[in-house]
Amino acid sequence: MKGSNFRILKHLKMNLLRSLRTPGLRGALHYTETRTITSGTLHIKDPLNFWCGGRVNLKDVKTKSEPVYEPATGRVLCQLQACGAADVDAAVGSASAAFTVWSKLAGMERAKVMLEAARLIEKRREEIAEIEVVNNGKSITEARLDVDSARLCIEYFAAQATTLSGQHVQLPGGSFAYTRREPLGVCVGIGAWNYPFQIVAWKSAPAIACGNSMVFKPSPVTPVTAVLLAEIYSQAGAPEGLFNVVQGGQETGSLLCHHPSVAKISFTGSVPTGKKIMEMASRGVKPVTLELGGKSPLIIFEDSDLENAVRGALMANFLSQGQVCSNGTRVFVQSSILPQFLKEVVRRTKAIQIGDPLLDETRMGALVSKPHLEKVLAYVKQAKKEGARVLCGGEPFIPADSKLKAGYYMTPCVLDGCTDDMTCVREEIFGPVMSVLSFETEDEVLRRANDSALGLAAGVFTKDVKRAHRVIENLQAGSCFINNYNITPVEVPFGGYKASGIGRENGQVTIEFYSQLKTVVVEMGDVDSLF
Ligand SMILES: NC(=O)c1ccc[n+]([C@@H]2O[C@H](COP(=O)([O-])OP(=O)(O)OC[C@H]3O[C@@H](n4cnc5c(N)ncnc54)[C@H](O)[C@@H]3O)[C@@H](O)[C@H]2O)c1
Ligand SMILES: C[N+](C)(C)CCCC=O
Repeated sequence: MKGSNFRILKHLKMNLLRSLRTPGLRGALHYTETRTITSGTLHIKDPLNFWCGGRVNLKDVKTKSEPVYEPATGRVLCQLQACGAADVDAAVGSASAAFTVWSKLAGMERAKVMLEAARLIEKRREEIAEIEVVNNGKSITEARLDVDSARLCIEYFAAQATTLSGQHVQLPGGSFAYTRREPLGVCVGIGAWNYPFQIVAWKSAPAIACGNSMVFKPSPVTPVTAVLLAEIYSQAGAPEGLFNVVQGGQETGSLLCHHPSVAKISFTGSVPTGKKIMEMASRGVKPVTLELGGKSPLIIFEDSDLENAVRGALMANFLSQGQVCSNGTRVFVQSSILPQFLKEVVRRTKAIQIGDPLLDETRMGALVSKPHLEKVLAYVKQAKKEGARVLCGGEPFIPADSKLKAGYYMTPCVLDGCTDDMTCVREEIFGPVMSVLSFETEDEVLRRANDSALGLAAGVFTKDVKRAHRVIENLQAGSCFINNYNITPVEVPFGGYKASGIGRENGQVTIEFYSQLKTVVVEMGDVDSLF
């Protein structure tokens, strides 16, 4: 772990330069690499749990296994065995042991391991992205961007690790105080299925940068790529047990939350589960980060650049088959431009290429599971019943390629004539369904946009700079966009207002959610006792 500071600094600089060369979205659309996996061919046999520096076969073979599916084909990809109390205990024990070593390292030493992990991710970019596609169903183009986001996050927090510091405060009589920014201990990460690799990186990078260790539980629907990150950290020189993966669903998650050696819980998932996590954490007075659901507004004023507004609305609704927490699914359009907007948005939505997510030309892959597809289709049916007009999509889709016929596809849907009381406007659908609402004035649209218990994200399209900032100031949301949508650079905080969450991921502020401050008062004179 020792090495000259000069070498580490050079490494940091090289990685910064490399990250600056990362293709943006436009670059990624034309990115092609040698394909190693095709849909319907991957079988995963290796154990998916990881602690004490390696993959672990569960001892209790009686535990019932659950199938994990490939959404593109509907085929079983692997079997998942849930970790029980003894397994969770072993993983937390492994993380506790690593914490004693890792927390004592200098920031530069931690950064070195993290930058090596980032380098390995870049090297394995295509392989990780392909495996993510097979397990999640999203298009390869998006999966590559997710892998890039994971890598950039680790690079960003490697740099943060080198800058962690406290304060020095001068006190009367030559006495002084100082603060130390210290890690919390073993952190638990619990992830959702929509951005499996990105979520595990967004949680582990700030945690380990601050000197914590982590036990991560992915969603049982997408258990595969978190283990790849565990192997990468290990190969990068992390001490055994620094980053561990346990598999399972709510029982395993709840064992982790209640474990007495766990210091913090960082959760990404639905609002109902987030509430349960907070309740469990409260019993041990453990801090939580909660990244929960949304029903975010996107407001398009009549003076917008219409071409950009339409592109923004598509980015706000159809990434990852619409399964994105921050999606702007309530699209408020000023009535004077509604007809042009609808014409263009429908034309472009109909042109979205649905199909094999491992093909470069595909823009929309499969939804994550059959029950989830059915749930989304039921929302479209309900919207029709409540009076919304389906302008396009909202139907099951069967690709021409016969190996994909049992996959979970649907056509992206645009709903017009929506009103604020409709189910499709009030509830998070988490699928490719855009609800369009008409508005007249700024005051009116602000009131309607804020009429939600959720507050994850919001967006506004207008050429009027003053209006843009005024509207954003009055929107109750944590992650806001002006003249774009769903752009989440790792250098800026991401998270929600209201029931959409607590705490932030990414950006400098996240350091505060994975560390604690120790104040040390130093007396330089005599003790002035009152007794
Ligand atoms: N704000 C964000 O950053 C963000 C990002 C992605 C997804 N999400 C949200 O996630 C939701 C979709 O994901 P999901 O369906 O996987 O969510 P979910 O709440 O069903 O599950 C999330 C995770 O929690 C685990 N879990 C479930 N019950 C638990 C319990 N009682 N104790 C401990 N763990 C438990 C699950 O196994 C899974 O790993 C959507 O609402 C979406 O908006 C939010
Ligand atoms: C990178 N996105 C697309 C904004 C997704 C953030 C995580 C939410 O599901």
